[in-house]
Amino acid sequence: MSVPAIEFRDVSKKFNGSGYYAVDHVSFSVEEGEFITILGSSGCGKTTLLKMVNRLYEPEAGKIFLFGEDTSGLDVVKLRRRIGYVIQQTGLFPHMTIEENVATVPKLLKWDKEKTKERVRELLKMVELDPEEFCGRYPSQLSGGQQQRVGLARALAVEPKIMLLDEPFGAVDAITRIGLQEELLRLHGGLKKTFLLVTHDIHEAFKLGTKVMIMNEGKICQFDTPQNIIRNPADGFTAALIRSAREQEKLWEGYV
Ligand SMILES: Nc1ncnc2c1ncn2[C@@H]1O[C@H](COP(=O)(O)OP(=O)(O)OP(=O)(O)O)[C@@H](O)[C@H]1O
Repeated sequence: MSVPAIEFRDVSKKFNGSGYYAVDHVSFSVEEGEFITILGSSGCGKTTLLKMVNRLYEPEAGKIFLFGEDTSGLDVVKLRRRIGYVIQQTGLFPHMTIEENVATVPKLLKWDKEKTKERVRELLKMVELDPEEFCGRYPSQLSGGQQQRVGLARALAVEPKIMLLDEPFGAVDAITRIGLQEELLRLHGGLKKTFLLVTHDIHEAFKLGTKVMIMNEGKICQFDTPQNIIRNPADGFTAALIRSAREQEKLWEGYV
């Protein structure tokens, strides 16, 4: 078997002054090209787990490997440039145009100006924004969904092998969200990258994930394909999640 893209070995994180583990002795591995969705109740440790991959948080115990390399020994700035990171608040720089925002990392890497310009245009087209229309605008002149697309384009700029996405579509309406989900599936399929996406939305998790990670109280309850989880929930928490999604579906049945 090939080296996993991401591997956690007995990783724990406890914040200063806290009496419990935000992430509690977690081990798993992710093969290259998988689209992992992470689902769980509020405060169960999803964001903390994600932020340990690019070392925004350091684990208290355990080891994290990316393509077989122990991340604790790597230069943190170089590590982060190799990993795409998309968050709900987009993190776009308000005083920079869309073109400048997407070009942030290529500029840091001192790419040639023409190459950067071309790449920015290609990326904006990839996320279905017309470069002619959007390059010169500022983030505040874009809708929430368009800003999310720019955030995605920026994260993809230097072709990271790993993409971390933390509730990227949390702040957009349901229709825009479905459009962005389709976009993400298309990008993932075409790019063969490894995606790790945190969500609160069970439908999003099961629709997008090649595997779904269910978390509760800092631990992984189940990590498997959507089909296997639906057919064989590993514990009461996972079974309750599936039941709640089915209950929501029932709401519509009376109206069709
Ligand atoms: N910087 C921090 N300092 C102290 N405690 C923190 C910090 N960040 C998170 N925590 C705590 O760690 C636990 C896990 O938080 P985390 O943000 O990882 O959860 P989450 O599953 O992403 O939650 P949500 O779905 O609500 O965003 C929570 O109890 C939270 O209060």
